[in-house]
Amino acid sequence: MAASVSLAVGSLVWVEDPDTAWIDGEVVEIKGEDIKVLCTSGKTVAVKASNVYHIDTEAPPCGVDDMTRLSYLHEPGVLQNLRSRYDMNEIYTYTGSILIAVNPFMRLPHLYDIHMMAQYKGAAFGELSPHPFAVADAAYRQMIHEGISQSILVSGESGAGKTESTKLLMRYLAYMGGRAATEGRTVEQQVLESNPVLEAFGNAKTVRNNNSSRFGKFVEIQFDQKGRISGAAVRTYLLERSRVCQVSDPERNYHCFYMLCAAPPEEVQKYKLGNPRTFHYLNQSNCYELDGVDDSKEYIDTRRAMEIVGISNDEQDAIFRVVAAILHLGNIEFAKGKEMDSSLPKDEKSHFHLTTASELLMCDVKALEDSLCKRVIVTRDETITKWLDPESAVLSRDALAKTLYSRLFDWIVDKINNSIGQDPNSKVLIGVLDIYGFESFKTNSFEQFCINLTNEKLQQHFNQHVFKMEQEEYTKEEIDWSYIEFVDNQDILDLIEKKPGGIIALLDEACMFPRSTNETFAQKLYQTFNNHKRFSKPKLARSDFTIHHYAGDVTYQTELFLDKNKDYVVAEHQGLLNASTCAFVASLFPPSPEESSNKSKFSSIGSRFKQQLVSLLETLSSTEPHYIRCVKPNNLLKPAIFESKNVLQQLRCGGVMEAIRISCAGYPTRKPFDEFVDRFGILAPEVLDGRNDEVTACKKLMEKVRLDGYQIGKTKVFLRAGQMAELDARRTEVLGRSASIIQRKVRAYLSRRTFILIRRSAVQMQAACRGQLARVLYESMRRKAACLRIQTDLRMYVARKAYREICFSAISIQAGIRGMAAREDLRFRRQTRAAIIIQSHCRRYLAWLQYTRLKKAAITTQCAWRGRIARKELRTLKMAARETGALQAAKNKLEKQVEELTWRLQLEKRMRADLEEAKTLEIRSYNLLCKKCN
Ligand SMILES: Nc1ncnc2c1ncn2[C@@H]1O[C@H](COP(=O)(O)OP(=O)(O)OP(=O)(O)O)[C@@H](O)[C@H]1O
Repeated sequence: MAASVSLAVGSLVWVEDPDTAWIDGEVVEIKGEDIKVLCTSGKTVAVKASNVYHIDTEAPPCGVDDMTRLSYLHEPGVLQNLRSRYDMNEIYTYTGSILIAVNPFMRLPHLYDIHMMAQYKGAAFGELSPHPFAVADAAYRQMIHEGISQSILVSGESGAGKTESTKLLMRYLAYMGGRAATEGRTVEQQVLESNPVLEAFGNAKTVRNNNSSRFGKFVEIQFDQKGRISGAAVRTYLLERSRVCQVSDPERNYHCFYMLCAAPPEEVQKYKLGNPRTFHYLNQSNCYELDGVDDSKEYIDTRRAMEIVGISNDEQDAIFRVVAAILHLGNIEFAKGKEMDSSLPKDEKSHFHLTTASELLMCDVKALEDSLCKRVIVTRDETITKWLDPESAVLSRDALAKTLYSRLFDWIVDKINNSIGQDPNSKVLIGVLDIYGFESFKTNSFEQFCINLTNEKLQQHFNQHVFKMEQEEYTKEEIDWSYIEFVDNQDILDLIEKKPGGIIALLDEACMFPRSTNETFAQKLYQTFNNHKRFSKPKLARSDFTIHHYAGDVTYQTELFLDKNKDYVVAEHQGLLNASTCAFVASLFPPSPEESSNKSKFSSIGSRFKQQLVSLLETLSSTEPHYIRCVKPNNLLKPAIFESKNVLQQLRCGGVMEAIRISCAGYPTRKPFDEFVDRFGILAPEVLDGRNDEVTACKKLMEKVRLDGYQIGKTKVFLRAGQMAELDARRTEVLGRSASIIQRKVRAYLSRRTFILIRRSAVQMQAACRGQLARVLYESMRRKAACLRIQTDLRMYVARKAYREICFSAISIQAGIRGMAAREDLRFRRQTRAAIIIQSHCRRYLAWLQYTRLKKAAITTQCAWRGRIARKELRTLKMAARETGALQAAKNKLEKQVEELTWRLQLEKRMRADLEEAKTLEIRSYNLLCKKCN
């Protein structure tokens, strides 16, 4: 599938892209092997010419419905084809006889209704659009015509649509092989109704699918000689037991637990249930409800389906009692007991759940407690009772819950099988296999190991069918062919399941040896498969191992391999439930031969599963297989999102790419000589003149149509991919051309005959009629003329009368109109006058109103002004008063000063007078003295 066509600048090519797998672009530079491509994303990448692929510019925009018809058959071409079809809701595409189904993640009811089934009934494979009905129809017809059992293998990763496709196949087979219900339930009805029952107990919401089947399923539908469904059997594989006790967020436990919690109140009360959030086995995840799913309705529907598949009311009751008991078991917690390393129910709540579980399971409550908290060890000399510490008691409780659930599931499957019944006289069957696809996660445990073993087995079966059969056919037919390489995975199968020495055998050995641990098991694997090319030890890993599977490398973590592989029922659990007074519960744990010795019987899940696979493969090998590969277009589980990288990985894992390569490398179409000549003889009618045998006729025919590369075998013509389509196109062209020639000739003959007949009749009629006609014509013309005259007179009279009447009416109308107009005018004038008066009243009123308002405003304004002036005058007066006060004070002061001055003046005057007096006195004294002295 490498790029084979030479490149030029401007060529449109696909280039590998880390994000989208392949991206388209244009070659912008070529330097030998090195080229540069300008991608549509805008970036330019440098690549080797051998790593790019041509874009088929002439490919139909809506894709082709069989990929082997693609002109350029390479990965990007295949992806582009699937994507273009998916964009138009064409979710099914063939690759030869393999049907690829891309999950639409939305309901497309028109694709599956009864009219669609009617269309596919009996239609040749490939004649109508690809569809699971076409695959089922081909299987059904092949079974009827050739008497060979058929199988349809549906594969794909979780959420890819396997179960939905399986249901469609079963519906179509029930439609083809159904019979009118005479009384009660028909086999096909029971087969169809077994689906909801199995889904209720075996399906759960996971991150990858809201309704994920946690088990593999092979449904065998048996048919009688008339092609009617006469019996059926369901085989199931490897139910995921760990989910019963361990649910990670945001997943759910099995649907039946939530349905029972949502059952009608009386049922919920009967089983002492309630909100799922109160149960340990359900509340480890926060997801309780599913979008668009009503658990209470599902409960009713499941009970109805159980009834249809033949599960009686008592049995249904017992089943749901066990389901409820498991929930109660999960709520029993343990605390340390008085003895060393012993345990007992932790509190009142735990006692309540213990008692309820024992009531529901109808067993002794003390015996139940002992079976959870103690172990009896039988030695040659004595029987020792050993206590379990609280952690071991929890493990014991979970083991009991898991065993109970898986036994319950097996019982339901057996019941369905017994109730539908198998037809011992049936010679043919159609088996539909819905089994988990290849898985590779971050952490891969024992489950992934088993699932990938299944896929290796199925891949080998696919290889054998598609490739080995192909080449065997070439050899048998003695045609020239070059050996087509294909990856045979027998070595991986030997690595896993060879006995002795394979991984499963070593695991069983480790499980039986008491001192084994996961590390010792891993070490054993490293030693044994040191040089095995399909096995490797990851660097730094101490107990992981990697297997190089056909679909890619998977690294497994061995941590829980030993525990998960051990498939024994604890003797105490077995004894307890076998002694239940409920016949149903006791029947889930029938006594085993080893029980008498009270020893736990070892059995390995791996080996049992391997055996189941051997038996499945045996059945498949005795049937003619058909393949449906389901593809999940995105991990968001949303419609209209096509993640190319993701899809490509799935196509590789499903072997689709390899199948395309091999099919196209060989001769995908072959036809027996007689069929070939029958079909295409029309392309060279001269070779069918009886002188050529079939082989020569075929050769001459192919020479005439100039097709190369075909091969003539011993019984068949072998055609290269696309050659059949080309021959068919030419045949259709010739048939079309011949049909138009025949149509043209027949039409011409018929027209000519009709024409001659008509012409003859016409001539005779003309001759007979012409004379008669002429007479009749003359007479009628004469009458016509007379009539015309009368008509004219009449018309004149009528016209005159009408004119007069019109004039009169016109005058009276005019008079009427005028009177009316005058009245109208008068009324108008009156109204106008009244209006004027009203207006003048209004105006006057308005003027008065305005005047009043203005007056009021003026008064208010005046008041305001006067107030303001008064305030101003008051202020002036106050100021004047203040000034007058000051003047008065000054005057008083001055008067005081004048008074003081006057007083001082008087004082001076008095002092002067005193002084004068003193002077006079002095003089007198002097004079006296003088007199005395003298
Ligand atoms: N043909 C279809 N038309 C519409 N929806 C589909 C179709 N096929 C699948 N789906 C949707 O995809 C979901 C997953 O499909 P389904 O359960 O068949 O997957 P699966 O491959 O069986 O997964 P698992 O292995 O987990 O059981 C369905 O619940 C449904 O919603």
